Amino acid sequence: MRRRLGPGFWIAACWILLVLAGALLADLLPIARYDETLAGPPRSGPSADHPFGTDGLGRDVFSRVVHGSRVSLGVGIGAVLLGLAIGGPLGILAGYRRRATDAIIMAFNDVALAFPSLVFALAVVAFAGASLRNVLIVLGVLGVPAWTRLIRGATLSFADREFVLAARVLGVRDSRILWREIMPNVAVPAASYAFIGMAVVVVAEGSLAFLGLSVQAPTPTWGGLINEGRTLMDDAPHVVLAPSLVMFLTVLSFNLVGDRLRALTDVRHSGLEPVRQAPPAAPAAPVHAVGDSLLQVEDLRTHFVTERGLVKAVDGVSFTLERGRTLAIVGESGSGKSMLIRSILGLLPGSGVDRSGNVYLDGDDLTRRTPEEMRHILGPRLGTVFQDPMTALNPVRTIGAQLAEPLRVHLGMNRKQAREEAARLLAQVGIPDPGRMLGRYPHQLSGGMRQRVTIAMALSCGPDVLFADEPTTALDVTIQDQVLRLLHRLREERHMAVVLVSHDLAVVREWADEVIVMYAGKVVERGPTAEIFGRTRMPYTEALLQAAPRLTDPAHHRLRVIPGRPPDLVDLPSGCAFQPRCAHARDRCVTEAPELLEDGHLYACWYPTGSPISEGAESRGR
Ligand SMILES: Nc1ncnc2c1ncn2[C@@H]1O[C@H](COP(=O)(O)OP(=O)(O)OP(=O)(O)O)[C@@H](O)[C@H]1O
Repeated sequence: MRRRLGPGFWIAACWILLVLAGALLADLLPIARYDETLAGPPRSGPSADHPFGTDGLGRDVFSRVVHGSRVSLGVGIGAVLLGLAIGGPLGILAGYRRRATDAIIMAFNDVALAFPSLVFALAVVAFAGASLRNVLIVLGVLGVPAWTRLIRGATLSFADREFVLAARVLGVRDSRILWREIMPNVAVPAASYAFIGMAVVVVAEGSLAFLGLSVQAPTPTWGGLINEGRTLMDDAPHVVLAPSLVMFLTVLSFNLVGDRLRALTDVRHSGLEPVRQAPPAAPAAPVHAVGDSLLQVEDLRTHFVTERGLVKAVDGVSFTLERGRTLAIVGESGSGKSMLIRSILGLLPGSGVDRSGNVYLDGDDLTRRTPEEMRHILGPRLGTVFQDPMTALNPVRTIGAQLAEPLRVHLGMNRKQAREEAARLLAQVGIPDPGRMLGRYPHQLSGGMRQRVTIAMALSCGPDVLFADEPTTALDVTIQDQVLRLLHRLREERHMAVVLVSHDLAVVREWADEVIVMYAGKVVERGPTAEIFGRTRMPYTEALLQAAPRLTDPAHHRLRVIPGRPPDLVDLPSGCAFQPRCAHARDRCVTEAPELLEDGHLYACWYPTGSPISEGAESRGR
């Protein structure tokens, strides 16, 4: 951190502290009084007694500059705090609530931003009277639109991050998410802007003082001192130069500190949509009588209403999953894998999305649960591990604080118990020296360690089903294997079920018991792993297998690519969605969409591939 901020930051921070100390201790310093005339010969240059010289009345310029800093810094700090106090909550509200709240707040804000602020300040101060209070209020209120915009932007970007989604998945309340997850992150850009805002206010106050519209004489202000010295520019330039230089250095320092702090906020974004569940109309679900599966998904559909048309991201997906089993979901990018998981968990945007179908957890229909009820299910019963552990963890909270959160919220543990349990969980996921690890921040851990932490978080309340959305994609190959082994071991120990989304068919083959192959939001092949890999029926699955590299492939072996591009979900081809890319397609595939047929396992194809895909190079080279 010290190195990242650079020496310029520290010099600037020291200067600000020096000016601040001068302002606070001005009356105690062994210097002449700022209003003492003839403290020295008028218009004399810098000397040992008067380091900045004297002005036209023989007053000590150094003392006047030091006392002037009280007004400049006082107005700077006061106006920034006032702007933040009003603009901060408005920005958080707009960024977190979004939609109508955001539109209304930002419409007013944009109008306010379009106002020529300094002219407005001049007019108000001229009308209401030039006093410290009026200047502070006017400059503070004028800063509100910029604060609102900044805090809204920061809130929006952090509300999109996976650690916020992870907190929702753990069933944490909105107010707590705002307070614990978003506010600490927004604090860094806010602190950065506070310094830049102070620079702006100091200049604005200086301008008003120069025009005689700030605090009135005899109280000195930097702008006022520059104004007074104007007439002495020819024979006593130090009277203008001294306050100008101090003001310049202070404004420069504020900007420098603000700018370096801003660099600290340069964090990666996950690209995940913010999620908010609209309250379902139906009352709490009765227990489902049919089927005893742990997780049963029936005809689940998630459709987005977009400007281009209806996007059927998940279109009639059904499956069941038992305890102690791992179900893998595979398919090309955009086939609906992640959306299927989010749809099951009920973590979808509140507007423009239509979810139908049923998700039964031990017979209890989750689609009929209110968001409040889901909070008690997410975390304790359904855990989630995301792709990138860096974005799934809050960068400004310690590992211990993040692990303790679900334990305190859901299991009602006190601070000490939660800490002990957090250490136990870390040990369980194979983290050495868990006690020390609790006090660390995510950036102090390696990628593999971070993913172990997110797994520990997902497991903290003992879920029945663990959803792992590409849990190893962001990790290097050796760590991938360790993490998958860990998931497998934990599944066995805890007798839970795992839903694993993966692009990597070798991983699926090794770790999954059952496989779902998705294409354009639909399940196109489903069955036990051995069946799917050994007796592939759907040409799309076959193409996926042939496109996957294997360690046994000879050197310079050419991988097959799947011809064409994934379909546009708004404008799907007629009949089978895969037919434009399928080598086996015939007329019927264009006119009639195939249903899932059963032959050992389920597949949706009129002309399935008959021969098994062997592991050998000959069959893969066909
Ligand atoms: N908010 C949204 N509005 C409209 N369409 C969306 C929205 N969110 C996702 N989609 C669409 O849903 C489809 C499925 O997305 P999803 O993220 O589930 O794909 P995926 O199979 O997980 O891909 P990847 O492997 O790249 O993560 C995509 O085509 C995407 O364009």
